[in-house]
Amino acid sequence: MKLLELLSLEDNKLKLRLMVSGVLSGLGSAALLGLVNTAAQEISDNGLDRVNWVLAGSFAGITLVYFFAEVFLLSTIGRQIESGIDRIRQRLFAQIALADFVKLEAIGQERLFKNITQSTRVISQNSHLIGMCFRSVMLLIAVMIYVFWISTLAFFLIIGVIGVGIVIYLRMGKRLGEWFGKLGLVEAEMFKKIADLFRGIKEVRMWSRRSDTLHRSFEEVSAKKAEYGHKAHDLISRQMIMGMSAFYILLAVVVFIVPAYSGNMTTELSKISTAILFMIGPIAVMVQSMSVFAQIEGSATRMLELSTELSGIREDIDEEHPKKLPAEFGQITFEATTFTYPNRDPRHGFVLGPIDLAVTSGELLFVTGGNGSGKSTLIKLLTGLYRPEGGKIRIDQIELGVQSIASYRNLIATVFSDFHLFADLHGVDQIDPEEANHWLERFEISHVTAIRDGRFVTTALSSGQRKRLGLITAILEKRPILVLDEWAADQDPTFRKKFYTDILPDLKKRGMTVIAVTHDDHYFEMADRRIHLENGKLSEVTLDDPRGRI
Ligand SMILES: Nc1ncnc2c1ncn2[C@@H]1O[C@H](COP(=O)(O)OP(=O)(O)OP(=O)(O)O)[C@@H](O)[C@H]1O
Repeated sequence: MKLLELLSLEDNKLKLRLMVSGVLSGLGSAALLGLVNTAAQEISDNGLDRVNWVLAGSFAGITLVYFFAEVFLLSTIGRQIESGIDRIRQRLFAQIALADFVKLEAIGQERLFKNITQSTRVISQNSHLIGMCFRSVMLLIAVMIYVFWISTLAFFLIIGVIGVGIVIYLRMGKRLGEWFGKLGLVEAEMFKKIADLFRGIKEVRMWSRRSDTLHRSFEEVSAKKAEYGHKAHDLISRQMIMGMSAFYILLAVVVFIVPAYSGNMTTELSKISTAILFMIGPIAVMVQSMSVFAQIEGSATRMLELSTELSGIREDIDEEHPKKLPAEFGQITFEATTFTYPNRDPRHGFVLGPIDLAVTSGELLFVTGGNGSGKSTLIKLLTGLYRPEGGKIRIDQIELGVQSIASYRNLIATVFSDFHLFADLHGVDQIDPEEANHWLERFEISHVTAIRDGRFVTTALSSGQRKRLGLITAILEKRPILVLDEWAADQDPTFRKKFYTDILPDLKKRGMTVIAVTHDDHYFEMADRRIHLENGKLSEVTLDDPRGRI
């Protein structure tokens, strides 16, 4: 069971304590039942003329034992589940952070997000049922031992009825699992449509035909979800009704069949009937939990499968023997470096390289090329996010590999074209307020935001302004290399000019090595050098070369 694996109850002492409290809780319930029956018999035999303090005291004592055992059992199971979920959530988080970037891109954000949030929620929300179910099993076992002690025939008849009930129940459960599987798929499809609506709300508003088609496709998938949902819930209801009917059959078996074959056993009959009535609660809990278990088990399976998948694509990094690279370097060199996307349809193959390139410390290098020529791919190789398929990348004499890649990445600050702006300046320990203000003013956004307590006061800004904050963050990180991918694409002409003629030369003057992907042919002359890509092939061009210009 994946759920048990998730809980990873390695601590034998804890397992033992859980078993003991489960047994105490079950035995306690059965003992209470026995006491009730004994008291009832006494009253029927002797009449009620005085309080039987021994029985009443035992009842109170056993209730206390039962109470504490039950509290310990349920709260420990709840805590184990929460800490199990916490463990897997943290593991998934760390595994995502450490996974091979290109393979992680292939898994896709939605599945990762769904597993970290939705799947953990399904388990967490129903954790009380898991504990209740365990406790109900214990109680049923204890009550059945009690029944066995009163009448062997009744015991075997009840076992028979429960056995048949379980077989039917499990068969129904299998069908239910299939329907939940279908439901999960159709739900994922429906979430995609809703995400399309949220992310593409402007485009949807702007064209009624697009809106209609999206609406229709949503209606279809939503209706399908309703149908599958109804089917699944119908099966759940039938399962529950079947479970409760089996319970009534139990009563009937005891009331009608046991006396026919056991002679005069009126008192035993009433004791067994009470025992069966005692079982109604635990049986109801178990019936209810079974369908929830299918969902919990599904969520646990998905999370553990994802975790195994992520551990299989963990980036090859030697964390035990890392090679620390100095901040000063002479050159980064590509030697016959190639890269292809692993998930790429071979019919539309794209190969970057072989690339031979040397980037010298302190230079301002522009990368140009048409759409799809491979600029962003080159940038991801240069930043160490992608690892070369063939050839080498060196920093001075050190070839980038498992020991040096992490340290190499630490040298490079980036603003990618699809960058993410963190409100917190993670990793920037001490921010000099004067320096921060200098850059905010220089980037002409000091009137809309500020840096306070290590974070931007607001990031709810225009896309061009957010890009400016992205670059300020990169500058404040104080790393020797800065890589920008089409940074100026959404800047207004005035600021664009400032960026190319003032900010970039200033960063270079401060000793930074700047590598910038750009389409802005007006400013190509500002670079020290320009390299140009065409269909994955790189050539060094002069600054006034017509390639890459209109
Ligand atoms: N994650 C990916 N999986 C598979 N193929 C990809 C992926 N990302 C990019 N490609 C392909 O690699 C090629 C180069 O893409 P790249 O993003 O490097 O181009 P680019 O020069 O940066 O283009 P643009 O100027 O449009 O940003 C393209 O054919 C693109 O379709």
